Amino acid sequence: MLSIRQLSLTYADGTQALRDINLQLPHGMVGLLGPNGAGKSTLMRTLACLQTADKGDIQFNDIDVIKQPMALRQKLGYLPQYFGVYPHMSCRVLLQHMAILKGLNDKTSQKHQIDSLLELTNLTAVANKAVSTFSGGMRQRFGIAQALLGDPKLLIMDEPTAGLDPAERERLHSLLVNISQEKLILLSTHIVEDIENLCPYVALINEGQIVESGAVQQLLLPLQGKVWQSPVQPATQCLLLSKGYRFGQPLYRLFAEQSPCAGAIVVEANLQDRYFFELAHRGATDVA
Ligand SMILES: Nc1ncnc2c1ncn2[C@@H]1O[C@H](COP(=O)(O)OP(=O)(O)OP(=O)(O)O)[C@@H](O)[C@H]1O
Repeated sequence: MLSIRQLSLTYADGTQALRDINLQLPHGMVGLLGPNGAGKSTLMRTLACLQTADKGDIQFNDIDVIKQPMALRQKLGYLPQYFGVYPHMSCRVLLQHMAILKGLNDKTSQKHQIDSLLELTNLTAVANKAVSTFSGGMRQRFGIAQALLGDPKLLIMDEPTAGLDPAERERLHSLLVNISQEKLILLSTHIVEDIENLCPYVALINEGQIVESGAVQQLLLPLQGKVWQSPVQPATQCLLLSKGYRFGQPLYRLFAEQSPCAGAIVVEANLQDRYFFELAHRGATDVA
């Protein structure tokens, strides 16, 4: 269990990136969903002890994260949004280098662990190639391999699927599901679909505040039977959740107690509806 209480962080230029964050996160896959600039990376870096909060407490199982950052680091795997690699270092050598930094000094167990992580991330065949020559998907899989060194109990992943093609995204999803046993995996993204596919639990963040959190199914309940899809924007008052397109034709998703216009059909509510519903209530999208 990861418990965050009253966490706040303001950058030197006065940007209030985290405002009184309170969260109780269970084990398994947890999604952190929010628009650009919501504070996802700031929260991730603060949880990973790479930034210091101005105020608040973080507890991971029996570790007081603010007071015992070294104890947390031994249980932590972190995949940052962007990471650089040494230009000529092979995948295996880079993993060896990172294993030493993580304190995995015993050569035999280090080799055993690196071999199994290469296997798990499907990188065995390219273990001797320079990581700088890897494609985006291979690089992300390398990022996961390095994050998994030392068998961390808390895995923090900042936008792990950004820039991946559908096949690589799918591969990454099954990898994450396979490793999610007995770990807390906190995954940040603005791709709602990633969270729907992977996470039973989600926290929605906007402007540095948690606007909603809970089991995904529970969060959708209040919207069921009230989300309508229509090819035209109704003239009556109702909440516009989103305007998308299908085959180049507009498609409106609306929140209304009753049918908002002729031709509107009731559809199953999804996490994207809930996400836009929350943003709309905070004035970030239009109300039709
Ligand atoms: N080093 C910094 N100094 C000042 N402001 C910062 C700094 N880093 C981030 N910010 C600001 O803090 C806020 C939160 O940024 P953050 O990167 O945490 O958001 P995010 O949700 O991860 O965004 P994205 O999805 O675009 O990566 C934004 O307003 C951002 O401009």
